[in-house]
Amino acid sequence: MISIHNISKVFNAGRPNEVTAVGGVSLDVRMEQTTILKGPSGSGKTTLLGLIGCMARPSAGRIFLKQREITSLPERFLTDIRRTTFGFIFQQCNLIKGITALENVMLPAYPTGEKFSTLRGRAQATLAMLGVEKRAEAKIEWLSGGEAQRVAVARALINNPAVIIADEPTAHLDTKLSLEFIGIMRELKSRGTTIIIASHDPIICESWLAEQVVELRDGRIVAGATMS
Ligand SMILES: Nc1ncnc2c1ncn2[C@@H]1O[C@H](COP(=O)(O)OP(=O)(O)OP(=O)(O)O)[C@@H](O)[C@H]1O
Repeated sequence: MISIHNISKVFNAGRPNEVTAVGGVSLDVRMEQTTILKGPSGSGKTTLLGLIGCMARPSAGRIFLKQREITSLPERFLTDIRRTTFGFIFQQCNLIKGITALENVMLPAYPTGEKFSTLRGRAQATLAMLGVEKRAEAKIEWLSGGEAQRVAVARALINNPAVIIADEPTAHLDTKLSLEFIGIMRELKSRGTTIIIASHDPIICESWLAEQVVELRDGRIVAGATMS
C-alpha cells in the first residue's frame, strides 16, 4: 500500500505567482491494483504522480510506502527508492534520440552498477516481452509511434519496478495504439505490477484499468470521487 496523508505541493511559495498544485490530498493506493488520477488540465495530476514517485518532495504531508515513511528520507535514499520501486512512462515517451532503442532501455539501470552483459541481456528480454526485439538496434527516430511506445514501456520496466507510473500515456496515441497500451498494462497487472496512471482520456478512464479512480480538481480530490 502507498498511503498518502494530507499531502500538498506549493510552487513559488511566498511569491506573487504562488501556486498550490496539490492541496491536502489523502489517498491509499493499493498494491497490485490500477489507480487512475483523472481531472482537467492543471488539476494537479502530474504533480501528484511526481510526489508519489519520489521525483519531488511535498511542501507538507507524508507518504508511506509499505508502512515506511519516505517523505523525510535523505535524497540518496529517495533516489534509490525511485530507481528500485518505480518505473515511469511519460506523455511523449521522452526517449533519447541519437541512441538505439536498446540503449534507451538500459539507461535507468546504469546506476545500479550491474554487469553490462547482464543488463544488456535483460534489456533485450524486456524488448522481446513487448514484441519489439527486432528494433533493438534501431535509433529512436527510426521507430514508429507504436514501437516507440513499447520501448518507453520497456525502459520503465528495466529495473523490475513494483509500481508503474504513467502520465497521460495515450495523449499522443490513436485508438489502436491506445488499446495496445491498455493490453500491455493488462499483462503487467497479471504479473502483479501496481499501476498508477494520470489521464483524462475516456479510453483509459472507461477501461478495466479504472479499478480505483481518483478525480482531482484544483489540486484536491473531488468529494466522493474515489471509487473502487
Ligand atoms: N514547476 C512548477 N512551477 C510552478 N507551477 C507549477 C509547476 N508545475 C506545475 N505547476 C502548476 O501546478 C498546477 C498543477 O499542474 P499539473 O501539471 O500537476 O496538472 P495536471 O493535472 O497534470 O495538468 P496537465 O493535464 O495539463 O498536465 C498548474 O496550475 C501548474 O501550472
